[in-house]
Amino acid sequence: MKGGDDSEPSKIRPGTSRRVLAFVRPHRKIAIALILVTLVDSVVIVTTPLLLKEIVDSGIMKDDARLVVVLALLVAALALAGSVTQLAQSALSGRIGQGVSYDLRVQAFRHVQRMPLAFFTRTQTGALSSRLSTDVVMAQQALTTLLLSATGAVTVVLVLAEMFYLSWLVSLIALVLLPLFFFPWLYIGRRLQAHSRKQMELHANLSGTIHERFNVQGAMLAKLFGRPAEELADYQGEAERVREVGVRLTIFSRLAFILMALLTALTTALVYGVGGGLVLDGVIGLGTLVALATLLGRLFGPITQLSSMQANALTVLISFDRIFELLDIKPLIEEHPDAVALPAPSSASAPEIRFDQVSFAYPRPEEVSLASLETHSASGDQRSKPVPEVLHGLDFSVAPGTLTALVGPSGAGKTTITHLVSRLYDVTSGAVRIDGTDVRDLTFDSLRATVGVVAQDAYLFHDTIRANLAYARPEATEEELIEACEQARILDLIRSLPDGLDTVVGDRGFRLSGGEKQRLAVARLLLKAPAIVVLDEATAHLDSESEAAVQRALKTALSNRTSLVIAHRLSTVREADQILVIDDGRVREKGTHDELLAAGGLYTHLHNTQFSKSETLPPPRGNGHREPAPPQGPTGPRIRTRGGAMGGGMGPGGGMGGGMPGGGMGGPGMGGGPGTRGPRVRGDGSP
Ligand SMILES: Nc1ncnc2c1ncn2[C@@H]1O[C@H](COP(=O)(O)OP(=O)(O)OP(=O)(O)O)[C@@H](O)[C@H]1O
Repeated sequence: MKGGDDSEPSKIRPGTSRRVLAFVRPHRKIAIALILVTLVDSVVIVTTPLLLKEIVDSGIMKDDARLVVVLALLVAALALAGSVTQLAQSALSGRIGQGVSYDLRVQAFRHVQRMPLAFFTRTQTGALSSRLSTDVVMAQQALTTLLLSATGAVTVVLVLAEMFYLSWLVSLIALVLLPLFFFPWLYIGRRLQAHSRKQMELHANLSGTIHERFNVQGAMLAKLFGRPAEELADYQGEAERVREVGVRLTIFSRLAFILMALLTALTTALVYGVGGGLVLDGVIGLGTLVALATLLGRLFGPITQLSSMQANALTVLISFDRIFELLDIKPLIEEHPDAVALPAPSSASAPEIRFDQVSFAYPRPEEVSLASLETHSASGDQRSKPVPEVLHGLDFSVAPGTLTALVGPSGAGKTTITHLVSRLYDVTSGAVRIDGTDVRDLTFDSLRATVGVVAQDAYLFHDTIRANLAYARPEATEEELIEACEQARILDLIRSLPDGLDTVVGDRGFRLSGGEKQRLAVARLLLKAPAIVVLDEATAHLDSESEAAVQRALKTALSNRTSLVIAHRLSTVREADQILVIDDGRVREKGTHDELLAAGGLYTHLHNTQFSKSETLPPPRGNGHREPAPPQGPTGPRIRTRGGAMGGGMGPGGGMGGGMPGGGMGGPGMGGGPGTRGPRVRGDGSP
């Protein structure tokens, strides 16, 4: 539930200050403007008491009413100028702070975008979002305050210089009380820093909990398995800590202000007490006393800021360092500098996929993520421990335009194999090639355009159906969107919605069923029109009606494409040009359904335990489009399933063909029956 942030030690790595300066450097022109404005402001601050002195000494004492009015007007003008310079100071320091935080934010976002999937599988979203938001805000706030404190130093120096110039004796007396207050200030400043940092962390934890528990899946899990009373108690505990820290923060901020006001009042009393005597003795003039008292009022504010400068500087360094830590994780999967683009997919030729002696081990945690971003991170030793290989020396091809089905026990490595084609992970040894080119030598854009993936549980953004579809191809026209939806057998449903394509879907929008979501994902895939389709078939959560609709949608999607499908249905394996039986990261058997069944090996076992349980597709109805009855084609051996007898090839009502003209899952080379399939690949373990 909590990120590792709480326990994060506040050590700053060497070189951090240099890197922070590199972020400030692009804003140096604004920094110069800030220094100039500060100088003007300081001049205003020190000039005003001098004018007051003249009003008293040369105006009031010498009965010069005109001088009094002129000088008073001048004081008013300076007050106005002072307001403008102070506003400018805040605007300029804010611009630098916000500018730096903008750069930091954008750089961090770009970096996280480049992270491999492995990073996201390990990282807790709440911790990452806190790193990208809370730490950036913290860095910006501390930097802005630091800049303002630094400008305050100029004021302090000028005010003190003027005070000593006016009366060194009164100035010394005025500063007598300062040490008494300085240390409490220092303490309060540090507490304020620590508490505000703690408050941000606690807020991040609270929002992480809310994010995790109150998204749709989390809420459902909590309802089904959760212990509401205990969870509420946990949450109350965290909220209590937020409350306590918040109260302390309020008290310490007020205390800092009260201390400053008290010091100013006490010092003013002291200055008037001692200075008044000096005036009576004729050592200093009355005007000088008034000027000194006025200067005092401008002295302690900047001194308070200066006292928190060190703590601010530390916060800047810590916050930046936490973001730098994220920026320093090297993206494991990067585009090769000499990467080439695959030719744009043409309808005439689909590419070949080849696995060349591929072995693979998932990356070690330390290679892909930060312990502090993981929910329950392993110890340092475990993070660097080598992880066991999950795929061993895979060697197979998927011929152009054919369908290869991956079957095998749970945990055998099927999903991992599909991840390697789209470079969600890179092989440990060997190579995955598309039309002979190693996928690691392809540009990301071209690989993305070539390989389309439909996951089992299709993810939709909380946005309109139109936006979700256009994500695959933003330039798609309305006609293309409609055509894709029609081919994916989802158009009727979309038309039945009140806002049609503009209906908002996703977690907080219109709830689509599992089958509807997959058909929408298929429509997204069709818009993208990739030459290779990687598909994880939806499993049992589809009812037979939506399953039929999904199957027909997929049939269109896979047609004329090279496809690698994690098969969960008998209909798919029966129609596959090649079945790879994966077991313990190896290809145990390879061949067609009939060949493998005849061999009586692992496939036969799987068939009897898994696939023969899958239902025969019912005839289409509901939202799906009714297809004309297929021609009677040649049929293979008949297999009895729970759904009854089905044609071995593409017989009526049987398998994937489900009544499609020409039968078959794909287009040419995949339909019909024996003799019309694409090339077969036979290899190790084949019967
Ligand atoms: N991100 C990961 N990090 C480390 N190991 C992983 C990761 N994902 C999967 N594995 C491991 O790799 C092996 C293969 O998993 P994979 O998901 O590819 O199997 P599968 O055949 O698709 O299983 P299923 O049919 O249950 O989905 C398993 O032992 C699994 O525990």
